[in-house]
Amino acid sequence: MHNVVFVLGPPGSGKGTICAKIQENLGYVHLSAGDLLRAERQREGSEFGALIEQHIRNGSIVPVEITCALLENAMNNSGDAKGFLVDGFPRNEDNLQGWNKQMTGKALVQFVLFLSCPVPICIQRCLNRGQGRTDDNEESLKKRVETYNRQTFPIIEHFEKNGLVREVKSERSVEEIYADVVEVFNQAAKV
Ligand SMILES: Nc1ncnc2c1ncn2[C@@H]1O[C@H](COP(=O)(O)OP(=O)(O)OP(=O)(O)O)[C@@H](O)[C@H]1O
Ligand SMILES: Nc1ccn([C@H]2C[C@H](O)[C@@H](COP(=O)(O)O)O2)c(=O)n1
Ligand SMILES: [Mg+2]
Repeated sequence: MHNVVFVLGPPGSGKGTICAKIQENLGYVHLSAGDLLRAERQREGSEFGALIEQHIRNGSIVPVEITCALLENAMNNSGDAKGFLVDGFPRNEDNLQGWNKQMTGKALVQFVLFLSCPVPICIQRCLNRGQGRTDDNEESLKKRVETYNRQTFPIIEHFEKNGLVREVKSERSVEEIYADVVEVFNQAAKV
């Protein structure tokens, strides 16, 4: 059984940055759904490359069968891990239903780490990211934020109702955020 922490928050809220620190220090393996999709888009012979690129540019969500298969493969191919940080997933109802269908009995969701941050700050961070992402432009960001508000936030609310959400405010320095995140993981380890 894989232990899983879902990591959610608006685009640019710092999910990847904080996951890298958790992976470095706390023995969890970081799996970014977006990174896995970008790698699949680049993979020679992939039948999904064009579809993935279309969704990434539109800020819409790739069908769960593709994303969940990439996540499950990555988990199965990782060595020993305390657990997995599943970053940027589940992003909508299709992701959630597909995960439940495919991963029930194979993965245990410990909690959901929610990095909350005002959208204008998130947008500015993405525009300054400088990684050459095809979706870090004003037009794609508008759509990504709309997708987050309409489709992802209701998923966070769903987990909140089940008592699974641990919110950490991410409009702060990485050090301050990470200190609170460590506290969340320490509390989770006690139960
Ligand atoms: N606390 C912070 N303060 C200032 N800048 C930050 C902070 N956290 C991350 N950043 C910067 O903001 C940008 C976005 O961060 P990151 O890639 O971690 O966000 P993300 O939530 O994974 O975004 P996405 O959903 O688009 O993948 C990066 O350039 C990163 O260096
Ligand atoms: N569950 C997911 C995660 C990501 N995507 C696609 C659409 C996103 O806009 C893009 C980038 O993700 P990020 O790196 O910002 O987390 O990847 C998706 O379709 N489904
Ligand atoms: Mg990211």
